[in-house]
Amino acid sequence: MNIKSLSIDGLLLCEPMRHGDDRGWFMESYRKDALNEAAGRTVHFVQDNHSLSTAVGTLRGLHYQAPPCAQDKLVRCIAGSVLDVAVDVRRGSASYGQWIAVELSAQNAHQLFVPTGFLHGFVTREPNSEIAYKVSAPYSRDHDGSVLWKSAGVDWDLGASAPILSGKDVDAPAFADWVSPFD
Ligand SMILES: Cc1cn([C@H]2C[C@H](O)[C@@H](COP(=O)(O)OP(=O)(O)O[C@H]3O[C@@H](C)C(=O)[C@@H](O)[C@H]3O)O2)c(=O)[nH]c1=O
Repeated sequence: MNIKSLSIDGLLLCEPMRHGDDRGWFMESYRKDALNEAAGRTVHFVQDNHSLSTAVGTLRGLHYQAPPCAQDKLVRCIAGSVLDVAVDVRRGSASYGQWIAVELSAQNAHQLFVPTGFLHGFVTREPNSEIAYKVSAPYSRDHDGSVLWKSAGVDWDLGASAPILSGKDVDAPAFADWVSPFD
């Protein structure tokens, strides 16, 4: 497992090593010890999530759970491919409002570690893309939040196409009107 820091402090890209043979391949998809060492702290995952998005251009985001239910996330794509996005919303952060986007695909097996204090979202680039991710706090409907996908300056690489969104994400507040709950 190769884990490298990205340009925004706290974000990590995990690149599992695949061992190929005549049968196919094997990889370690999660190493608690390696992730904790790279993160510089202990991350306690308590829930695994898995979603399927059937159409290309399905966009889920930009999401967060507010404290005290904030979630670290370790995100991977297990079918198809997505552009995965994280936006720094840690108040007082030197990189507040900055974002990164990485391609996660079943083929590249890369994983994005998104710590608490970031908005997270993705847009699918292939039909029937599936995302699997670990989170460090259980789902709480009362702490679940969304910020309007197009209001934070993220380049979703959508061209002229409009994304497919949930009702919650269509109605989400704009970044400029939203107050981050992350100190
Ligand atoms: C996230 C979540 C949703 N649900 C339910 C609520 C709702 O009825 C249904 C669909 O929920 P959503 O529309 O919020 O699903 P989705 O838009 O896929 O939300 C996810 O998006 C990505 C980008 C994230 O980062 C995740 O943390 C999460 O917010 O599933 C759970 O039961 N547990 C959960 O952990």
